[in-house]
Amino acid sequence: MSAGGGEVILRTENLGKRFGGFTALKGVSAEFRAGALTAIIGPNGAGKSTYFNILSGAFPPSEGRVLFEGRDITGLPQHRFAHMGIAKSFQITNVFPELSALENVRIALQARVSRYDIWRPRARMTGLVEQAGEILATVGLWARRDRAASALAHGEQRALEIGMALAAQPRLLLLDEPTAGMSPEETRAMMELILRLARERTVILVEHKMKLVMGISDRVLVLHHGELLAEGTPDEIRRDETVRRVYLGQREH
Ligand SMILES: Nc1ncnc2c1ncn2[C@@H]1O[C@H](COP(=O)(O)OP(=O)(O)OP(=O)(O)O)[C@@H](O)[C@H]1O
Repeated sequence: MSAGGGEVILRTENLGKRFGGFTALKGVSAEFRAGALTAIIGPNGAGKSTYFNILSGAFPPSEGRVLFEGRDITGLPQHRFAHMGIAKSFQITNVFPELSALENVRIALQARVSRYDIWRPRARMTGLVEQAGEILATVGLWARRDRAASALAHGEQRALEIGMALAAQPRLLLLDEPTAGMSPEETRAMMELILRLARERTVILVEHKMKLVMGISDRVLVLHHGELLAEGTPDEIRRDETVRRVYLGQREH
């Protein structure tokens, strides 16, 4: 686990989101530290996805601001996020199912460089294959590099999507329910991967299952009814009476 005591890399100020007359998010002010692994948790309908979607630029807030490395990025178009160093998984639509794991990551890398130099010499392309291999090793898919993305197991596909997000060399990696639909073994492998990734970059993840993130996170944010209910270390959150009350009566996660 990283120390989690770095500079503030991302900050939200009084963030709110309304869908028609319904308030999904209200007055959420929070700071995310560089190098830390921060989990956003909360019961069903707490506003986690809404918050995540604003952080990742999927849609703008109704009010408030998002600051990344001190810059106001509120409402910027999503493609600008990757350039600034923010990547999110899972963008499943970016995966080419019939292409191999290696080719998928190579294409993600190419998309990053070709914008600047579409006539890149072949030798440089070889470099991309090497880099793609390194990324696959990082996400635990080196042995599966030649397998078509569609032939990978569910957990492996999600690891591939993370690999593709890493191609942009993000300083901030955003993960939305990374273990959704996974078996216990796949979940364990994904948690280990997230921990490894968090050693080298800032990671923010949204997770429905509270127990899962308590063991790996540096900081935890708890949302409830669209508001920030609590923020702290996993230990502080575990001891927090209000959080306990909110989760009380819910099925154990
Ligand atoms: N596009 C939308 N239009 C209308 N209401 C929405 C929309 N998106 C979300 N909501 C509502 O906003 C509230 C918060 O939803 P959100 O998906 O952010 O919660 P969540 O914490 O991610 O929940 P879950 O754990 O179930 O995914 C919910 O009541 C939801 O019905």
